Amino acid sequence: MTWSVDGRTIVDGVDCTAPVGALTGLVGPNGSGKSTLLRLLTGVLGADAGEVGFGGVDLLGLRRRERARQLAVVEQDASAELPLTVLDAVLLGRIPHRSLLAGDSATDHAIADDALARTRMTAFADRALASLSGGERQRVHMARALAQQPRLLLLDEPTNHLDISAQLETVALLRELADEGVTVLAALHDLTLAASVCDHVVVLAGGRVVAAGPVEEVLVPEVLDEVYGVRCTVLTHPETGRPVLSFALV
Ligand SMILES: Nc1ncnc2c1ncn2[C@@H]1O[C@H](COP(=O)(O)OP(=O)(O)OP(=O)(O)O)[C@@H](O)[C@H]1O
Repeated sequence: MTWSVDGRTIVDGVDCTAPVGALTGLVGPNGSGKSTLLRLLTGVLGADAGEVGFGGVDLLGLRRRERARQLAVVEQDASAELPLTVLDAVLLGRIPHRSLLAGDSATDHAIADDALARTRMTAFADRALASLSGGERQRVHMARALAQQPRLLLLDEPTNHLDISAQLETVALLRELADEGVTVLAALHDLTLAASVCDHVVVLAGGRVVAAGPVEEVLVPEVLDEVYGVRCTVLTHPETGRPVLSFALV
């Protein structure tokens, strides 16, 4: 995948894999190209070159509606200005699955209710979207993506705006979705959170992949010190056995 603007190559020949049914973290310093890459993968931005293979088809070659049955996106700071209730916003996720003129069916409502429950937003169903806090909105965008019942879920900083318990709930939900077979790719700033929950990590720097693979092989001092210019120490969590990262300035 390659994309340039104003003579500058922002995403530079990125070739990476998100294993099916796994939770893959996309990490990298500010400006390394994470959001741009996600926008290229979803087709919001047209790549200069590249394709996105999923289930044996080129996702970007599919019609928009067909693609939306496979792929859901949770954008960073997605707009919440539409005059919709929370439930209406979540029901938008059902559009790719129903015929063009049909209204919401009982099944659509059941799926939307389930998505609201999984994101702990049931009590907000009738609230105006525009009246929500940043963290509540973030959960609604997640619920809308869940209602879409995607096979591939792309998220840009899904824990932005969330307090620590909401962050943990969100990554636990991503973990659950991956365990249910959804392929999840999430851009994450918090490397400690990524280390605690991801199966696989792709590290971007300067628009290129500098490391990719299982979390224990990639989130290591040799990679992180170089990419972020810090001194990283990796410990092992006494209960989970997962890596715990600690950082210091060099
Ligand atoms: N339309 C554009 N025009 C000019 N520069 C752009 C454009 N889109 C992105 N960039 C630049 O490309 C680089 C990568 O941006 P991107 O938002 O993808 O980074 P990121 O890794 O998501 O950063 P962050 O962690 O800060 O969110 C940045 O330097 C950004 O300024």
